[in-house]
Amino acid sequence: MKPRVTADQHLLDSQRRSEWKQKDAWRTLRILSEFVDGFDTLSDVGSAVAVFGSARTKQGSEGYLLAERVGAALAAEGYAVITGGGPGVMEAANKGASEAGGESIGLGIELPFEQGVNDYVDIGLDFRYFFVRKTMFVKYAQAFIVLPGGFGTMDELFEALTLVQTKKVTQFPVVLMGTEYWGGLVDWMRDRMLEDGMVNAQDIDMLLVTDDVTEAVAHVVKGAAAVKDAD
Ligand SMILES: CC(C)=CCNc1ncnc2c1ncn2[C@@H]1O[C@H](COP(=O)(O)O)[C@@H](O)[C@H]1O
Repeated sequence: MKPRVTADQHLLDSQRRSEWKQKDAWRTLRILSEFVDGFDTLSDVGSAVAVFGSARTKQGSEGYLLAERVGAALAAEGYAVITGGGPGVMEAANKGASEAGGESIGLGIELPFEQGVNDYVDIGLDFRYFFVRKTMFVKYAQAFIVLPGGFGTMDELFEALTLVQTKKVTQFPVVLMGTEYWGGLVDWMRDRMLEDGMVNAQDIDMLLVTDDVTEAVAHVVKGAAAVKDAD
């Protein structure tokens, strides 16, 4: 199948200058409508946690089962689970949440190869623009739980860390699940980023790195309680 040209690709194309004048201004209406749809659909969702991780994690693998357990544990605590709606870790977290009777939400993204949201999404939205979709994750989730993943996962993780660091969001727990996978990155942050003065110790301390689903969810619940106390 030939890859489809996506809306994001058109918008970000730096070659076709002629389109900038004629088409980009109108594209803003489409972008606006994505915000409206997202706000409209998600404004009724209760407390929610976003679960991120690789789109390539195989069904039935250790990582998949871990994400299912995370989804189920969040549902048991009354949290809606928001994912990127795709396969792998996203599907597993949606499955865990949905099968445990929780609210299972998938914010899908238009990609060059057609895919649609996974089968375990109960409330689904499909976005054309990554940046609109990312706003929804941060706005409607009270915390991020991040499982092993690649570039997409890193993007979501570092966006959250930047928003917390710059105080654009406050009291936003970020949990890294998988000490083996994340250990090297966190060590590098301490040994290199921190040593070279690129971040503060508090910036790194905001991360909880664990293998324990119960601890991950307890951390999220504690973060939510802190927000309530501050209100
Ligand atoms: C098999 C494959 C590549 C499917 C792509 N299908 C996808 N569907 C939805 N969200 C995605 C997809 N790929 C990446 N993402 C986004 O990026 C993250 C995963 O990227 P990665 O696999 O770690 O880098 C997810 O949390 C999700 O928000």
